[in-house]
Amino acid sequence: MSTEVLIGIIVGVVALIVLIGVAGYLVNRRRQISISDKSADQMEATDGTTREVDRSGGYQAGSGFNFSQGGAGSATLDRPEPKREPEPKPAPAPKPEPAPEPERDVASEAGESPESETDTAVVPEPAVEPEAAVEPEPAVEPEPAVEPEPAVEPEAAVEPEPEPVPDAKLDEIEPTAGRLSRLRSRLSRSQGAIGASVLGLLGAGDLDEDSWEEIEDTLVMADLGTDATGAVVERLREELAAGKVRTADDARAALKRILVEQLRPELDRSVKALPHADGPAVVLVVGVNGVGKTTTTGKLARVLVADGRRVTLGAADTFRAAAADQLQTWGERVGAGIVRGKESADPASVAFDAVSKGIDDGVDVVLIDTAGRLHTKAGLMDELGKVKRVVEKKVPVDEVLLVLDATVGQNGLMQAKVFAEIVSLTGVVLTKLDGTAKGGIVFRIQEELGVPVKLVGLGEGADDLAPFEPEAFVEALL
Ligand SMILES: Nc1nc2c(ncn2[C@@H]2O[C@H](COP(=O)(O)OP(=O)(O)OP(=O)(O)O)[C@@H](O)[C@H]2O)c(=O)[nH]1
Repeated sequence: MSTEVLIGIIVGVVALIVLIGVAGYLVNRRRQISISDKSADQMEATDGTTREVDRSGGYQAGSGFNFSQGGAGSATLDRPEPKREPEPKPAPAPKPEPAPEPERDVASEAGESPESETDTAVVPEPAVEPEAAVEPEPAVEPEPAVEPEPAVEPEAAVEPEPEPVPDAKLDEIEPTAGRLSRLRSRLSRSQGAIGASVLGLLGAGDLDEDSWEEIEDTLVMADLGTDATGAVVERLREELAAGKVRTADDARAALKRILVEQLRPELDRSVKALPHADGPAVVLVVGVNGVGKTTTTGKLARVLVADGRRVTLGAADTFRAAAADQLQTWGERVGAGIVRGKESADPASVAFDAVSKGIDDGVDVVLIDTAGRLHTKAGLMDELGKVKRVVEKKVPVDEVLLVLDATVGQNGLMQAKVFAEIVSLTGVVLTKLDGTAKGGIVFRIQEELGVPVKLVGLGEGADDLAPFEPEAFVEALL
């Protein structure tokens, strides 16, 4: 074979490879949903221009979720970049001695020897898609306002990072906006109760006392609780007495307005998951066994990553071995790193290591899944308090989300009260709303706990998590 022919073949093969690469890249980009808020994905460069910063490993989606920052810190996207080494200085100014090693505190609180700290393992974030190449060069990052985390921050508690899994396939995500509207069909069993019954009675014109009682019963049956029911009926009576309800449409509008008011739409339902200038946001996910904590943590990570955030998961549910596996699978699917402990490892130690890792990696948020606790077991509940205290040695906990199963009704409220005594709750995630005819539990939870329902679980699917919006919720109920 002549040299020309050989060269011709090589050139042809190279051209084919380039063509396949470009085509694959374009197809991959087209598959992704990208309707996210650009401002969150742009970063001010030192030259004053803005450039895209893909913090999600090419995994994007719009956000119907509202994330905000907890505490008094100031969230900035130009804080020190992940894993940035301190500037090499020829003659560094003497630095104050670092604080005592935090792990020791954890170990002593846990009553464990320091050796037990090796119980946690860091699972690397899955390899990212080609877009990862747009990550900014550390050298052009704006100078951080604060010193990077001291290099003395101990890594002893984590095992050496295993090699990243090559070509890990990240999930795609459904658009997050408008998810609550899907609740309408899922809550169809409730619609019969509140919608048909109450509206039927109201639309019938003048109501006698029996009819009012029937309305009350219907609302109580839908788990609204006596207080909320009393308030709703009183307001309805006022509207009817004032002659404001003449048609079925008037009745619907009045009932909707009153129910929405009762849900206190003014409450801040944003999830405090935006980073601080000096560290990640920390979200603790708590609740009793089987309510959906791990699933909710995974779903939330998915939404955050899709919103352009870098996430570390802490599998502090060391009580149930499968929970860490479950969370790890979520992490791999969405591109979030995970720190997990061995079975029966101290949950506080795992949580601490997860936060330490999150700080070292410069992630935006650390989500910590805790073990399901039987609320009657005081020792186990104390352990949860310890998880929070230990994490707070590193950074404040911004959000403590109590996960409640909507299908358990009254019992869920009792659980909630016990949790509220141990850790101050900042929000509620109400799961399994798809499986209950009693959507009215939302009213009681807010009323009795004084904290807003922030998120709702609408099914077992990865995208079946929605922000709670009073209007859309009531619309779905009626
Ligand atoms: N239908 C429905 N099922 C859900 C929802 N959220 C979670 N689940 C299911 O509830 C079951 C328990 O969920 P987990 O996330 O394992 O619960 P957990 O609270 O972490 O449980 P423990 O680890 O035992 O404490 C799983 O089968 C989930 O798929 C939801 O919104 N709707």
